[in-house]
Amino acid sequence: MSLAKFILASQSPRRRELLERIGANFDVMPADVEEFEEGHGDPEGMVRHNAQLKAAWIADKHPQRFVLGSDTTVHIDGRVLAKPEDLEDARRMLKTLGGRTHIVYTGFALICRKRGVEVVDGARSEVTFKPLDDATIDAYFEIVNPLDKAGAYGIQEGTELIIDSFVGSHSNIMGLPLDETKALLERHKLL
Ligand SMILES: Cc1cn([C@H]2C[C@H](O)[C@@H](COP(=O)(O)OP(=O)(O)OP(=O)(O)O)O2)c(=O)[nH]c1=O
Repeated sequence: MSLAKFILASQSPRRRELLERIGANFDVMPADVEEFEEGHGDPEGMVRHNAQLKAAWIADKHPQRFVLGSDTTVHIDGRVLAKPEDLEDARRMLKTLGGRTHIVYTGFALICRKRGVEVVDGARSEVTFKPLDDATIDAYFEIVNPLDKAGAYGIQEGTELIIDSFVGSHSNIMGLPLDETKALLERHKLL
């Protein structure tokens, strides 16, 4: 078995799954940071900042290792939809998103203190929802847990119930833009 080449600073099972798809060999250590979520006029800057915070928190504890951090938010009407507080909040979010197009930003950061590497980047996708009534939202909640997902949905689950179409990277909407991340990991010989 080969040794892990970097640390994924995330608790997200989706990010783990995405990285496994490109054959990455990594350890997982979730970062315990205070993320910026609301009242931010620049959502793309916000996710980049949060990704940097997560990677830096682990990198400071493991200065020899490369660390990858990431952050995803949903943006609509000048507002950020982070993870819902409860099912009522999740329902309100899906009603806001229903029948309309919103933006998903993911920021990602790769840091290695020993090598002096700190790269922060991001990707943007657009998702258009089908119109959603209460019965459809109930059916969606039967099959998907919305509480651990930005915007209260996952593009990877129950897709046909809620998603009409999307533009951009599917993996970016799930939590980590794979093409960009793969190129970055290859550049640093981490794949
Ligand atoms: C929009 C969308 C988000 N999500 C998920 C990805 C992220 O896990 C989550 C956004 O929250 P994040 O704060 O980006 O990530 P996290 O708290 O789950 O993990 P960590 O901070 O430890 O890295 O929403 C989906 O799974 N599918 C989607 O379509």
